[in-house]
Amino acid sequence: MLEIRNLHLAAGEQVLLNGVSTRFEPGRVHAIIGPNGTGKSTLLRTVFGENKPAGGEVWFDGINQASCKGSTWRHLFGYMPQDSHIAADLSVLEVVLMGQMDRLGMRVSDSQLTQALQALDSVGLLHLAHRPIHAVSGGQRQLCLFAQVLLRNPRVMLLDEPVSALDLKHQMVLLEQARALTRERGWITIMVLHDLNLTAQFADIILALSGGRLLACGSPQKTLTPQADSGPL
Ligand SMILES: Nc1ncnc2c1ncn2[C@@H]1O[C@H](COP(=O)(O)OP(=O)(O)OP(=O)(O)O)[C@@H](O)[C@H]1O
Repeated sequence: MLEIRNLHLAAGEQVLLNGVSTRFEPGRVHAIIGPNGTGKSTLLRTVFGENKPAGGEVWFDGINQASCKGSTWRHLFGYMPQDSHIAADLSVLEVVLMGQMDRLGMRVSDSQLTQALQALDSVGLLHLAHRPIHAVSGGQRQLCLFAQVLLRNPRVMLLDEPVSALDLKHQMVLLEQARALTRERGWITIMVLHDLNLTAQFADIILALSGGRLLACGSPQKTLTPQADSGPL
């Protein structure tokens, strides 16, 4: 179980997170929704440990983030940021293997290589494994970063707008795979989505953020009401 308690974060005068508390359950897909600039990415980064909260706590299975070594904490996660810089001279396969950077020795083992190729195959990119990352499309790069997250076999998957560059077919491929692995392996998945139809289809729990506050949290039936549709979401 991942739990955030009364998280506060500010940048100068601007309040980014304002007393956010909730629990994230294993085996469930949680979607964070809300308008632009409302703190969704900030929340993911704070859970991952990239932002240090001004107040509040993040716990995973009895471990307090604040008293855990950063590298040990991050080991729990597969984090796919909204924008990520990738060194242009790496191949698609090397980018996927970078997901194992903290676990790779001097040499990539046969089993690591096999798993990386399987992860690429599962997102339909095996045929591009040896192509330089700068020579694939934006959508293919997004799928490659998702494969990188899968290779980590994380306890918690944090996906920030993971389908923003994908066509409809690949949106479904990625989200179906994320949901299946979350269920099968008991991962905790937290993703930021803007499309409310996809959110209703794939999320078990929806968290609606506005102005750094958690406005609503619950099943799609409970949170995606006509009132919410016309409100600040
Ligand atoms: N490092 C920072 N310093 C100052 N302000 C920041 C910083 N990072 C984010 N912000 C501000 O915090 C607010 C929340 O940003 P955040 O990226 O979390 O929003 P979001 O809900 O993910 O938005 P979007 O849907 O556009 O991706 C925004 O107003 C943004 O300008």
